Amino acid sequence: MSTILNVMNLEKRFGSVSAAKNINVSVAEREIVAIIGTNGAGKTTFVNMVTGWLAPTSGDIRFLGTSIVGRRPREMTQLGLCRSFQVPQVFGSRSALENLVMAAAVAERSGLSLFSDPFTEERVTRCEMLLRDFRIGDYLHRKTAQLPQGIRKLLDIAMAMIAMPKMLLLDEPTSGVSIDEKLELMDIVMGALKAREVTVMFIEHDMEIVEKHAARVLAFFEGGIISDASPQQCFAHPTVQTHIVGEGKVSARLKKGGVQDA
Ligand SMILES: Nc1ncnc2c1ncn2[C@@H]1O[C@H](COP(=O)(O)OP(=O)(O)OP(=O)(O)O)[C@@H](O)[C@H]1O
Repeated sequence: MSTILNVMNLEKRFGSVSAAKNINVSVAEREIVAIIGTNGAGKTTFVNMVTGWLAPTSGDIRFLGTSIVGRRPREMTQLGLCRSFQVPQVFGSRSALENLVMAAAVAERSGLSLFSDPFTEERVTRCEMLLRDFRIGDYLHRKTAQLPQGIRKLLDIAMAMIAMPKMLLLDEPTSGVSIDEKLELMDIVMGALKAREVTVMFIEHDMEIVEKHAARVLAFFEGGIISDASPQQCFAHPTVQTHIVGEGKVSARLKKGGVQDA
């Protein structure tokens, strides 16, 4: 598989705070990579830099071989690199379908001008199909403000997917969702993304979800990556166990994994 994302010597400082330190990551097409770490470890800062929401202090980010440092989020979307947010970015007064149709119109660069109706039959049909793939077909015409958090999260990810990205970064897709619902939510998301052969990086605090869906895990700690390995190897790393997973919370099976420093 060829490389889709290459991050080199990435640094981000906020005054005296070093939010990203010497980050080096290469991701192959269609890889599913989880990002774990304590609060404030630099996970969102990393995602923000890769998706153009934050300028790095130094270093380079290459997407499909082209440097993307300095490009805006909109340009990233056009290149095929999209993201979702911890807090779903949806219009609460609009229905799920209306939100997705407007996202589709923006993604297609036809805009939302006064002179063009975004609700074309073809676009509406395509959006309905995508919403059904994300199992929110029953909520098409409900105002998003009235929808459960899990459904809003699914809608936010569907809105990122309507641009048909090659790579998608998910910032805590299961945050704010109950323990009972988050496993099913992630099964739906990953099923839809894998079917479209999208490369995925997702930030996640639930290690069961990480183990189930990621072949590879990046563990962030104090702005740096301390482990880049399989879930088993990553969870066995002493600093990951102590500070991220929590000693005792790792299953006996996972504890058998080897330790590998990044
Ligand atoms: N805009 C900002 N200005 C100043 N400091 C910031 C800014 N954004 C992030 N930081 C700091 O950078 C560090 C990394 O923050 P970041 O949000 O990336 O962590 P995180 O791993 O995503 O945490 P969480 O799991 O809580 O979302 C923290 O010390 C944070 O306070």
